Amino acid sequence: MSTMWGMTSDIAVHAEDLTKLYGPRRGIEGLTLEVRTGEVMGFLGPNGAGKTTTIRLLLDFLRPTRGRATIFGLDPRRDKATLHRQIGYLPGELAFPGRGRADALLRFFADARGGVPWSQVTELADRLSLDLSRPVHTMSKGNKQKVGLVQAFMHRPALLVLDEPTSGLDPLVQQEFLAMVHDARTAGQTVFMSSHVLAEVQQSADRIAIVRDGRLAAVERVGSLGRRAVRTVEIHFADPVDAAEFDVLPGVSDVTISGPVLRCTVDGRLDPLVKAAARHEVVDLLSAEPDLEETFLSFYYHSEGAGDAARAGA
Ligand SMILES: Nc1ncnc2c1ncn2[C@@H]1O[C@H](COP(=O)(O)OP(=O)(O)OP(=O)(O)O)[C@@H](O)[C@H]1O
Repeated sequence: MSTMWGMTSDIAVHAEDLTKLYGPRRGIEGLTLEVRTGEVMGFLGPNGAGKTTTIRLLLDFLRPTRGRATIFGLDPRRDKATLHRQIGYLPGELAFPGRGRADALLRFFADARGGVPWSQVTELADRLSLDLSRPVHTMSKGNKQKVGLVQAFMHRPALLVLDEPTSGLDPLVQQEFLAMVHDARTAGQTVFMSSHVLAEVQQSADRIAIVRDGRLAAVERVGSLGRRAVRTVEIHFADPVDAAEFDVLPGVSDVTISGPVLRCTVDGRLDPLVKAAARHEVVDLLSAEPDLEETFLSFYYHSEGAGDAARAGA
């Protein structure tokens, strides 16, 4: 529960059957989802999956065809004024007006939010290596994105809604952004951020919701995805081994042998493979870092009923 901002709901975002149809086209359909207060939720899906549509519905920039959403238990339309200062929003498509400098634009946002201490703005600008003296219209896409991030974070809102926040940022700045998300979470803020790259939210999200073709495909804790980690393993033996001995092991698949080297994929525990390998002389063993994307695909596309379990709200 968040009381720091006067928000007392355990649920920061609640969507119930949220649907937006664009004529015969589906923006998002039947989305039922909860983001708990204080968690970081990654909202993932390929381009065109419905992420931006969902975010715009949640913030009442779009009206749903059916269904509803609440933010901290409040109605985004009726309670717009109350919610305004509690939400930091980074749009997917940034368009800043005028030809002014970044600091002038951010002062405008600070005033619009009832006065934000300027030190909070400069601190964020420093973290992101953003030069506030530059006119925004002359900035690169990445620097404009930094201005967008500063305006979203500057008033330390209870809820951050970020549409593709790392778009255009170089890897170092991306890391700093993820550190900002981590700090926000530590401070009790809730973060809902979209991305089309799973690895990007792996470090910072508590849970991940996946949309495909305008529908929610899964909601999963990042930790439980990790426990089902799929690894590629390579074992170098002193002498050639027989594939038949290994491809029967639980969780082991795609076994290939080339001379004394065995390569395979392991879904879950490494123990059966390690014990079987130990019957031979092992020269070397390499296990590749589990990749969340691979894990996810394995979890949802090869595992029966996983989608149902996820929809039940993992
Ligand atoms: N104003 C609109 N009119 C008609 N169709 C739209 C409109 N906005 C979005 N769509 C369609 O709705 C679907 C979902 O789009 P949306 O922008 O929400 O996806 P997204 O997941 O945010 O993708 P991206 O990462 O490419 O922004 C797409 O098929 C898109 O073409």
